[in-house]
Amino acid sequence: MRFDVVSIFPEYLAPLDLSLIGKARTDGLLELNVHDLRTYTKDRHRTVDDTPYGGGAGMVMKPEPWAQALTEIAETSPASVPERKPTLIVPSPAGEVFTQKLAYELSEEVHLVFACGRYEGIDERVLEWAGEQFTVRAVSLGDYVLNGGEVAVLAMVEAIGRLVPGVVGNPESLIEESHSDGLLEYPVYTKPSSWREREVPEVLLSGNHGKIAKFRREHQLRRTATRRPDLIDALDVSSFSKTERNI
Ligand SMILES: Nc1cc(-c2cccs2)n[nH]1
Repeated sequence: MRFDVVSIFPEYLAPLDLSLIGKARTDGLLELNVHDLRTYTKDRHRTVDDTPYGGGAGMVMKPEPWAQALTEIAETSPASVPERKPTLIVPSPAGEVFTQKLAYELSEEVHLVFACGRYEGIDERVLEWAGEQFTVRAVSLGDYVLNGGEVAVLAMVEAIGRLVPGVVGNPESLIEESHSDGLLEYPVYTKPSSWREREVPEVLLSGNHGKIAKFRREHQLRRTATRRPDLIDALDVSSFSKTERNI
């Protein structure tokens, strides 16, 4: 999979050179190109913003540098073929919420392009214009406001990139994660079995895999019911045992 990111702070994306995503890039499983939006300006001051029509505080990102950058990326896209377009993701507090389900959906794409807005946002006409060459999606990390899209892109590239086959060493570790089955993950423990007078739950030392699975499932349900009751409502409980339904 290929990622392209456009930002006025390209150095913000440097953490994607590290760890799992960095290794996947070295191994050729992922490609990541970061573009400085100012490269696509034409004036001496490399201007990317201006005052908002209609007044109001702050500045708005000018459309033309974005059009120049996105056109160059689309022209080199492996997804720019008949019946297919690269996906342009615009992080925004006004977007659809990014979830594990959306991460899986996007991990199937060939080419994802991210536009990191700053200031009060990008001129809306850019998102309309980009619809010709891209499938455009405004995506929110959650109901809070960041100063720019870069932090959201770091999170999304990691969440999506790790789902690409081969990126995570043991694909089994993707199965029992939070949200993979609609529930939060169960609590985990390691050595020592006794630590500061706190013991690891006995069942986990028993070697009885049936009991261990039951313990873990019950703790997933309990943790989800306590911390994210909203997820419980969305569950299909038809496959739940009587005990599980009463947790
Ligand atoms: N979820 C979310 C996204 C954002 C921003 C994206 C770009 C500027 S601010 N804030 N919160």
